[in-house]
Parts: sequence; structure tokens; C-alpha cells
Amino acid sequence: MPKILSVKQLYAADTATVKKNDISFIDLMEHVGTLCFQWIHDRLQGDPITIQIFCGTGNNGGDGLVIARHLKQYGYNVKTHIINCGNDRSEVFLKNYDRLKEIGVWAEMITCESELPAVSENDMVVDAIFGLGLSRKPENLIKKVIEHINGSNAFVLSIDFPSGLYAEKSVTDTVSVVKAYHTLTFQTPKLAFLLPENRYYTKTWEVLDIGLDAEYIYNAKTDNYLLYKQDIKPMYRFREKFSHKGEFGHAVIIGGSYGKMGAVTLSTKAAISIGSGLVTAHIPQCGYQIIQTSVPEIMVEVDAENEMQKFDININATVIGIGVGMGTHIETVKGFTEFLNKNKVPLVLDADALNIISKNKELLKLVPENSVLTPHPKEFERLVGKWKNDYDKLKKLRSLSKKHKIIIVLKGAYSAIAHEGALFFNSTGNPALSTAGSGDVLTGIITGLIAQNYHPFEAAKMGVYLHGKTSELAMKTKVYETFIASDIIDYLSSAIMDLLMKEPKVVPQKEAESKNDKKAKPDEGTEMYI
Ligand SMILES: NC(=O)C1=CN([C@@H]2O[C@H](COP(=O)(O)OP(=O)(O)OC[C@H]3O[C@@H](n4cnc5c(N)ncnc54)[C@H](O)[C@@H]3O)[C@@H](O)[C@H]2O)[C@H](O)CC1
Ligand SMILES: [K+]
Repeated sequence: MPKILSVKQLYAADTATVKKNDISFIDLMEHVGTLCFQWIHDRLQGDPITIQIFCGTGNNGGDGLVIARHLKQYGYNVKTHIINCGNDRSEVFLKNYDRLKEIGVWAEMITCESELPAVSENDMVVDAIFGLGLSRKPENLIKKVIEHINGSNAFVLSIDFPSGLYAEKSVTDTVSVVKAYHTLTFQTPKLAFLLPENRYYTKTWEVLDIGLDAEYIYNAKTDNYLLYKQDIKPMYRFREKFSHKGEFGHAVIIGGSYGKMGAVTLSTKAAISIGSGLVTAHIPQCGYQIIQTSVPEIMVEVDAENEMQKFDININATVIGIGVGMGTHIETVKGFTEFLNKNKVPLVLDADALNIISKNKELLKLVPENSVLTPHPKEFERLVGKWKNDYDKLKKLRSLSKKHKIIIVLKGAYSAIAHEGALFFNSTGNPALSTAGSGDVLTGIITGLIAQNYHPFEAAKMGVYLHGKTSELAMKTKVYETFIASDIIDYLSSAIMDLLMKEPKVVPQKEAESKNDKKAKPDEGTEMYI
């Protein structure tokens, strides 16, 4: 499972790699810079546009100089700038400065006195000012250069990090961060890219495998992971020939109120569609006909007339998903509290179940261990109070899940699943999922998976992954705006098929060319997150 490593660990991985392979750091930088050059060359294919490379004087700047040298040697139109920002110059930066001179290229020094180089919107900017080593907010000349780059409208490719973005803490001066179109980050995903507060600093990003020591990375301890297909696929359970519906559990969805029966419709339909053996909707009477006609595959138990009050479930439920469209009527709150006091069944709590708990926090103690909570950020804020920034939010997420031994799915781009103090970020999905009822479907999917005896932690990870995947697969025929919550359910089969499908073998372009093969598409061989 791809680990998100800390800055300290990444530096230690460098050291381990250099030591183990008996190479010097300059060799590692040459390798890294060459990979970045190859990435650019694969896409530009000799295009004569102007490439403006802005370098700091640390190792990120060193990477920039390696890229500049290779581009120059391949005949690209390169302008290399060094921001003369103090006396610190890393050893390998200086070495690469000399290597650039050896091929007859003198990088231009940007000083406080000099005019900033003109950057056209047709240029490509390579941002190699700061990477992992950013220790304070960029000021004075560096800030000026960053603002200059941001104002240019050029395509900006950041190396490792958009300069000015910290790896592990929040930005304090939002104008002194490069706003990249794309970032090539090294070896592991970075936590900073998964946080909504950093959404403007890079539109897309991808991880370049720079070959850091695998053993070090394997042994490195972390509390942050990014979930990919290879992490979800092994969880999937194939059905046996002689299996029958009794083996796949009974999911109950409790919720709904007058005017909000759609939520239960979507949840129950999702639960049956993901494979729960039986599904029952426990709803107010006003929704009886609606549910019976819209989801004929499921059973219905009714409660009070227009909202949930009694919560008397007469079913041997494997798991109960509760809260969608339920409302917070005073009688519903009373009934829900009594229900929690008696209930022993694992729960998936969403929407109004969470809203009621937010107003009566002691109810959390009644939630069975390993239950799954699926708040969106506003519901999470009601549960834990305001956070100072996204790092603080994640801290609150870890501690709440740990304290109550529950699994929390904090929904959003890169939904974060908290379990035993660790965070697992989802890699699938797109803005098509920002649509009414999307969360109700997720509740149904997770509930339906738990009914089939998936562990709630597995169900949360798999459910969130598949839910996100549907939106990606649907984009062959739909656009973000026309994708609605029912489409998530319609695309569940495709998402599962995609999960089980073998990845096509990727042929790196160089290899493909040398074998006189059909050319690989530029994107192949790298993973991109949009
Ligand atoms: N394992 C890897 O990922 C590899 C990464 N490489 C590249 O190296 C950089 C990290 O290099 P480092 O020299 O440690 O840091 P930076 O280049 O980001 O800059 C450090 C430099 O700048 C000074 N500084 C920090 N903040 C400021 C500021 N606001 N104003 C002025 N000066 C500042 C700091 O004191 C240092 O002197 C990584 O990101 C990759 O790009 C390797 O190429 C290979 C392996
Ligand atoms: K950078």
C-alpha cells in the first residue's frame, strides 16, 4: 500500500539509497533530473517553445539544473534562471551549475537589482526553487519571482513540490506559493497534495518512482497511506457455485422522512446492488409505496407516519445503516437515543444520525466498536468543532476514531478513512460525485458490504474506492454535471469489473520506440491524479 512518508523519512531514504547502491548523491540527482527531463521530452517531442527553468540554490534547484542540461542537449529552447537568494548553495547544486557551464550554458542570475525575466503565457515554466527543504515562507525576491511566475499564465511544472508549499504544515502566505499546473513529486505521494486547503497550488500531480531504497520504504513506519486498486483488489471475495442469499447477510437501512424518501431509496438500492443477500428499509409509513415501487428487490418495515419515532426493528439484521433522510424531529431524536441504548448490531451512521449525535455527544459512547461513520466535512465539524487548518482536522479525525474505536470516513476529494489512528486516503473519484444523494449511496454500499461479512474497515475502504471509481468510468459517456447519484449504482458492476481486470502491460516509450513498436501514449507508465 503506498505509504505517505514524512520529510525526515524521505531524506533518510535518500541516504539509505546512496549507501546501499554505493553511489554518490550527485548520481542520484542525475537520475532524478533525467527522469524529469524524460517526462518533459515524452510530452514535448522537440517542440520549440521556450522552457524557463527557475532554480533555487538547494537540491531542488540542482534538479532544475540537471533538467536544463538535458533539455539543452536535446536542442530545446531553454532559459535557466537562478534565484540568488542567500549564501546557501548545496554541494550538488554547485556541481550541476558547473556541469551546465561545461556544455556552454550560463544560467542567468536573478538578484534584487535585476529585472525579472519576461515569461509569456506560451512558455513552459519549470519550478525548481524549493522542494522538501522549504523551512520558512518565501519572502522578498523569491516571493516576487513566485508572484511573477503565477502572473504569467504559462504552463507551470513543479519539481517535487510547488515552491512555497510545505510538505507537512499549512501555508501562511498564500501568494508566495507557486500555482502549478502539474507536479512531478518523488517516490511517494505527499500529504500536502491531498488537502483541500492546498487545492490551488497544483491542479494535478503524479509520483515519479526515483528508485529510493525499497527496503527502507518497506520498513518505514507511517500513519498515512494512499489507497490504490492493488490495495482493494485482494479484499474482493468471489462467490462460490453453491452460495445462496442467506450467506450474504441482511442489511437494514433506517431513515427517511416526509419529502426525503429518495435518500432511503438510493441507500437500499445501493446495498442490494453491491450484493447484500437481503435488504430491508425501516422507514416512516409515508414512504411505504415509494420504496416498494422504486426498489422492488427489498423489504419494508414501517414506523410512525411522517418520521422515524419507534425504531422497533423486528429483523435479525447483520448490519444497520442509519440516518439518511431521517431528519432531527424531537421524536426521532428520542427514538434514536433509545435505539442506541438497546442496539448491539454494527452500524453505519450517516447524515441525521451524525447530526443528532453532534448535539448529544455522549451518544457516541453507545455506538458499537468498529461501526462506520461517514460524515462530510460539515457533519464532521458539527461532531468535533472547528479546526484551525486541514492538518488540525486530520488530527481530530485520528483521535476521534481512536477514542471510540470506530472507523470514520471523512468524505471529499481523497476521502480519508480513519482507523486505529491511521489514515487511508482514497485515490478514486472526481467532481461528478459532488451531487445530491451521493453520500446516501455510499452509506448503502458500505452497509451492503458489511452485510456480506466484509470487516467494516475493509468495507469502508472498498466502498469508498468503488464509489469513486464509478464516477471515473462513467466519464466515457457522461460529464460531471450530468452524472447523478443513481449513476453511481448503475456503474457499480463496471467498477467491480475494473477492480478485477488485470492492468495492461505498460511499455515505456523509449523501449517501445527501440522495439519499433506502436508508440505508447505519453501518459502511460505514470499514474496521474486529477
Ligand atoms: N528523496 C528525494 O525526494 C530526493 C530529492 N531531491 C531533491 O532535493 C530536494 C530537497 O533538497 P534540499 O536542498 O534539502 O531543499 P530545497 O532545495 O527545497 O531548498 C533548501 C534550501 O533553501 C533554503 N530555504 C528554505 N526555505 C527558504 C525560504 N523560504 N527562503 C529562502 N531560503 C529557504 C534552505 O535553508 C536550504 O538552503 C527535493 O525536494 C528534491 O527536489 C534530490 O534531487 C534527489 C532525491
Ligand atoms: K519546486
